[in-house]
Amino acid sequence: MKIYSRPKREDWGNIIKRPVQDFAAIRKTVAPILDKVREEGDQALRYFSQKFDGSSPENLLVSEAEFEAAEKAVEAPLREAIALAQENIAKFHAAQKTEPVEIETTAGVVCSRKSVAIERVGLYVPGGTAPLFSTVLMLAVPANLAGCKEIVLCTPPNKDGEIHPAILFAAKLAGVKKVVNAGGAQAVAAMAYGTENVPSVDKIFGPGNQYVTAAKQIVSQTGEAAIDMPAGPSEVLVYADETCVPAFVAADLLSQAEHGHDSQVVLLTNTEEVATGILEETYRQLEELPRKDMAEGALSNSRTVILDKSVAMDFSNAYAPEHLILAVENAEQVADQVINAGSVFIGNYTPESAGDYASGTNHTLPTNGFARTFGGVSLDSFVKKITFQRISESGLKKLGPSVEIMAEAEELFAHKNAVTLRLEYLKGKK
Ligand SMILES: NC(=O)c1ccc[n+]([C@@H]2O[C@H](COP(=O)([O-])OP(=O)(O)OC[C@H]3O[C@@H](n4cnc5c(N)ncnc54)[C@H](O)[C@@H]3O)[C@@H](O)[C@H]2O)c1
Ligand SMILES: N[C@H](CO)Cc1c[nH]c[nH+]1
Ligand SMILES: [Zn+2]
Repeated sequence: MKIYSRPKREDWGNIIKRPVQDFAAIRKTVAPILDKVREEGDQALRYFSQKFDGSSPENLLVSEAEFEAAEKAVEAPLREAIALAQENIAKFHAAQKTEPVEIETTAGVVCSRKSVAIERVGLYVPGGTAPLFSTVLMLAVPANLAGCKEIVLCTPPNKDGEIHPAILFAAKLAGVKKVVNAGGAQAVAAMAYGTENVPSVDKIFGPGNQYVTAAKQIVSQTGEAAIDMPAGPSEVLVYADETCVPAFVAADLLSQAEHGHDSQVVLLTNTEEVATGILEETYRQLEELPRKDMAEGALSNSRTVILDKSVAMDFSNAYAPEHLILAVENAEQVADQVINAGSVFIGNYTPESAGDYASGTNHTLPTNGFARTFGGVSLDSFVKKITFQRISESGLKKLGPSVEIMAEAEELFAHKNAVTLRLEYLKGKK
């Protein structure tokens, strides 16, 4: 882990750069995959599953018998844990309903806003290096709460051509009926363009590796499907001071490092002593990890930054982490200084893993600095907010003259006329 001791502000730009490959290079790999799926449909899905996942499932759509077998294959403690997570995610997302919004802006002029579900949505659940069944809940629970009519879920098969039973169990629990046994950029293409077995959707959601994320960005650029946000390789910034527990911080850093070689973690502290204690503990814990090679790869991309407390949060906001853990004195007050972050974990007893699985917040979050402009997935991600207005005769008499003046000033006389005609008609009615 590279250490930067009290770097000058003008050098922060280099430190906050992620270790991701440049988009142009990934695009070169991904664009032909998208084209082949567009031209050849399911045949291309099978071809790329064989190429990248080492298996090509005969049936792309999961059958009822497979759902039932999966349910039996998941042990009771895991079923119960998934059910608790689903409950908390549903509670938090249901609380995000903001309607009704209705206000009379001028007497007789009533404006309102209504959330209407996006009809057809595609959910991507990663499965390349780990079967992320928790992601099923993070996407399917809000999709159902929002009222999306058609939900399709894609996830890559393992080497035997199968989907992990917990993914199918979570999908069934969260009310998803159409699960497609295909992942990667090819699955994103299938959801954007449609194939024989995969219906095209209006919006694609979910995290994934650099290929999945690039595929989402490309299909959204061509306007064929909207996307939630770029949610690529996981990352965390832990801001820790003398009040932290070094072993907790080390575990938190490793929890995101173990997602993959291309993940990045950042330790931000105020003194060299705190940094040394945490780093020693991190490398000690690393030795015991089953996914040591993944975490080791990520740590080689990672950074330790030592800065005075007076500027530490400026650095965190410049980095805009997917996850921000505050293991510092007065963490609540420090949290008030957050401007850019996907999700924030406050205090020594709030591990980031809790948000990954079961606290209730959504773990589908912007990475690579996109937290400067995007929030994570929420109930809002699955709806369009449509506005309505209703103007009475007396309302138009009050508001109309202002509209006429403004339309004339913009030299848009048909606009003006749409009001003038009505006002004249009302005069005639008297
Ligand atoms: N930001 C978030 O909200 C969030 C949440 C969960 C997970 N994640 C991230 O999601 C990622 C999951 O990645 P994953 O790899 O485990 O699963 P994945 O399902 O995203 O990707 C696996 C697929 O990538 C494709 N692929 C593999 N090698 C390829 C190549 N050389 N060329 C083209 N395609 C290729 C294959 O089709 C494979 O099925 C991790 O980076 C993890 O950190 C992010
Ligand atoms: N940390 C990931 C988001 O970056 C989500 C996740 C799922 N399972 C474990 N972690
Ligand atoms: Zn995680």
